[in-house]
Amino acid sequence: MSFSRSLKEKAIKVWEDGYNHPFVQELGAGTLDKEKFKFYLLQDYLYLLEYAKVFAMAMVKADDEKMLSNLSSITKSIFVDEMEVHRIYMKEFGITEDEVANVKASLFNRTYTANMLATAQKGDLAETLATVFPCAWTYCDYGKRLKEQYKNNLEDNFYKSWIETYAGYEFEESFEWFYDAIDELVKNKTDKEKRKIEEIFISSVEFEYMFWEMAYNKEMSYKK
Ligand SMILES: Cc1ncc(CN)c(N)n1
Repeated sequence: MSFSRSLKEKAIKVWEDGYNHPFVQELGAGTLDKEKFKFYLLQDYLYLLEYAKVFAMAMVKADDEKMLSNLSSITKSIFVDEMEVHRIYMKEFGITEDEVANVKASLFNRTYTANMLATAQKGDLAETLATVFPCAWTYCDYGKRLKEQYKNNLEDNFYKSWIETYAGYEFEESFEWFYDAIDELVKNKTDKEKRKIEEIFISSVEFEYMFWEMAYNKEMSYKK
C-alpha cells in the first residue's frame, strides 16, 4: 500500500470513532436534532473559509502546473459545491446573510483552523496537504458509508443533500489527486520526515472528531 493510502490505517481508531459519533450516525439516520445541525452549519461555513486559505498557502509552495491547477480546482469546489450544501440548508432554516455575517467562530473551531494554518505556514507542501487531507477523505468516506448504511430511508432524510454531496463522485474527484501528489512529495523524505507527516494527518483526523463533538454539544466556548 502506498504511503498516502496507509495514512488512514495510522489513524483508524479515531477515524472509526468519527464515523460512529452520534452526530454522524444521527445525521445518517435522519434523526439529528436540527438545532445541532444548524450550529454545525454556521460553524462549518466559517471553517470552510479558513480551510480554503490553506489551499491558497499550498499554491504559494507549489511549482508545477498540474499541482497549481489541482489546488485551484479544489478551492473552486469548496466555494461552489460544498458551499451549495450550506446555501440549501441555510435557506431551509431561514438563516439570513446578516446572521451568517455575525456568527462568531467557536473556541474549538478557532483552535482547529489556527492549527491548520500554522501547519501550512511552517511546513512544506507535503505537510500542508497532510493537514487538510483528512478533511476531504473522512467526509468522502463517511458520506459514502452513510449513504449505503441508511439507503432504505434516504429519500425521507432531511440530511439527504449533505449525504449525497459528500458521497458523490464530484466530491471524490475534487481531492483524488491527493494520493499520488503526497506519494510523489514524500519520495525523497527520510523516515523521520514521513513520521511528521503522519502525525499531522492523525492530528487532523482527531480535530475532525472533535468538530462533530463540538457541534453535537453546540459548544461555543470552554465549560466551567
Ligand atoms: C470541519 C470540516 N471538515 C471537513 C469538511 C469537508 N471539506 C468540512 N466541510 N468541514
